Amino acid sequence: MDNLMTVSNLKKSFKENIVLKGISFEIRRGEVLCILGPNGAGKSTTIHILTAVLGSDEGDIRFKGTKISKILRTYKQSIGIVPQDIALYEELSAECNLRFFASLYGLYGSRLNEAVEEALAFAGLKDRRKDKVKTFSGGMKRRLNIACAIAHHPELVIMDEPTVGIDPQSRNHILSSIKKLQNQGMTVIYTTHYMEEVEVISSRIIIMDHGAVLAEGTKESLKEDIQNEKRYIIEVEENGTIGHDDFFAVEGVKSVKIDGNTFEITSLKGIENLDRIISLLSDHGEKIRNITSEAASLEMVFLKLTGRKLRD
Ligand SMILES: Nc1ncnc2c1ncn2[C@@H]1O[C@H](COP(=O)(O)OP(=O)(O)OP(=O)(O)O)[C@@H](O)[C@H]1O
Repeated sequence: MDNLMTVSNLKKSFKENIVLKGISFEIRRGEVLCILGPNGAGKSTTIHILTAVLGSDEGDIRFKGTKISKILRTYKQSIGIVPQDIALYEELSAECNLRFFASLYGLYGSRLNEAVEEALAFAGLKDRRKDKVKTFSGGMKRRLNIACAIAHHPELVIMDEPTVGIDPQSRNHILSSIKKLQNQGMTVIYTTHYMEEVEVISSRIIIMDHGAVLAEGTKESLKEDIQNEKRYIIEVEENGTIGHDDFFAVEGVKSVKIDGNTFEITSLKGIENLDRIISLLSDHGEKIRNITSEAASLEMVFLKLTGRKLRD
C-alpha cells in the first residue's frame, strides 16, 4: 500500500496544557487506520488538525506528498468528516440532510440524486428517507451522519468515535459499513476507545496516550510482543494476608495487581504455574471464587504500554 498521507511531528498546546507532543504517522491508501486511546489522549485534537479545522503549533501534514495548507480546497473536497458530535439538521428529513451535505461538495443534478440514493441505502434508511431527523434514534442519526460524510465519495473518510452511545445493532451496522467503504477503495481513519471495534475493522492501529504515539502496527504485530504472556484474573472471597511479594515468589510471575479481592497476575506463558498460584492462595486460607485466563488482547497490549487499562 502506498502512502496517502504523512503526518510529521504534530504539536499542539492549549495554553500550558500540552495535548500533542510531536506525533508522527502515515496513512496508507486503502487501509482502515484506527487511532486507539483513552479519553483525553489527544485523538480528537489530532482529528481536528487532520481535517484542517484546527491549526497545529508545529508539524507538517502532507496529502499525496503536498502540504495540505497548499491544497486546502482540493484536500477538503477529497475528505469526508464524521465528527464526534452528530451534525445534522433535526427539522429536515434524512434525504434533505443528505442533499444538503452532498451539494456542499459540489454535487448536483443526476450525480447528486444518485449519491443521495446510494447514501440512503448505505445508512439503511431508505424507508425513513422522508422522516425528520428529530424522530430518529441515536443509532439512526449516527448512520445518517456517516452517510452525509461519504455521499460525495471522498478518498479519505475521517471518523471521530462514531459509535459512542449507540445501540449494538447500529454499532454493528456502522462497523460493517466501514468494511464496505474500504472494499470500495476508500481510506478510513477511525478514532475509538473501544478495543473490540479495532479488532474487527482495523488494517493498522496507532495507540495513543497523553498526546504521544506509544505503538503502531497491525493487531497481530502489536500482540506479538505479549504472545509469551498469560494473564490470570483470580477473585477470592476475602483477601486477608496475601501480598505482591508472595506472588512474585512463584516462578514465572511477571506482574501482580491487587484490587480488593481480585488479583491480576501476568506470567510467562511457557511456565505452567497456575497450580502453584492456587496452592499459594490456599496456603493463605483464601477461598477462590473465580479464575479466568486471558489470551493476548489489545487490552493487554495497552496495559503493558501504559500500566493501566484502556477503560476502567
Ligand atoms: N479547545 C480546547 N481548549 C482547551 N483544551 C482542550 C481543547 N480541546 C481539547 N483540549 C484538551 O486536550 C486534551 C485532549 O483532548 P482530546 O479531545 O483531543 O482527547 P480525546 O483522545 O479525543 O478524548 P475524548 O475521547 O474524550 O474525546 C484534553 O485534556 C482536553 O481537555
